[in-house]
Amino acid sequence: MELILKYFPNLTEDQISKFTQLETLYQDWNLKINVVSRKDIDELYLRHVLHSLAIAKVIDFKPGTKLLDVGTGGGFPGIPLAILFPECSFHLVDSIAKKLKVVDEVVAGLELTNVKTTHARVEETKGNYDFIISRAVAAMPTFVHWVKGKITKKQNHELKNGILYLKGGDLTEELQDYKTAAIYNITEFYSEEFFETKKVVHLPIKYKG
Ligand SMILES: C[S@@+](CC[C@H](N)C(=O)[O-])C[C@H]1O[C@@H](n2cnc3c(N)ncnc32)[C@H](O)[C@@H]1O
Repeated sequence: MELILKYFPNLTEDQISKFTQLETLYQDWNLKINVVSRKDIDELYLRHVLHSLAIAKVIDFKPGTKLLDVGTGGGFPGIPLAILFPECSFHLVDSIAKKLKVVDEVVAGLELTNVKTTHARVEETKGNYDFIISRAVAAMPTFVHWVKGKITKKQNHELKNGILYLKGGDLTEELQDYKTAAIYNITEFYSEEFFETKKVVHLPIKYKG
């Protein structure tokens, strides 16, 4: 929890309580349904919570913002961001039911009223969102194909609605068709070695490609 407060020092008591409870909830559920690897559960705050929250260092979502987390798995990046932005709404989608079972239990345990989940392939869902968030689901061209019809055309002020994707490694080739993509090294925000190769890609809706 200290790790989260190091980078997000202005959390409310309620947010601190939810981030604290998160660890116990995941540890308990992970014993029953393995959604997070053993190593990752031991470093939940670093590898999952803080990593997910890097998106918040790129965009400070305004109240009322609608977000879709594609391929949320055990709830990342959606759950940590839903705690940080209680006035935004989050739709978490995954094609594997047992992972969403854990997410549903965590959402209920934390009383996160701003989160809903759907068990489906994202291509089969309908809806419009200001931002699509994701980590480790598909290469960018496939991902864009899946979600571009779901991003609301109305620009959210200066925030540049679009995709916010947590990615690692060299993205030059993968992003060559997306000239408007902004790539942020997470080491700009956090000093932990774990983030050395990790990035947030912001692809606004008005991209070419
Ligand atoms: C490597 S896991 C990442 C999970 C989570 N985002 C994280 O970073 O911890 C990829 C997830 O994407 C889901 N997924 C892959 N393709 C999908 C699709 N077309 N629609 C919905 N979920 C999908 C898988 O079921 C899996 O849970």
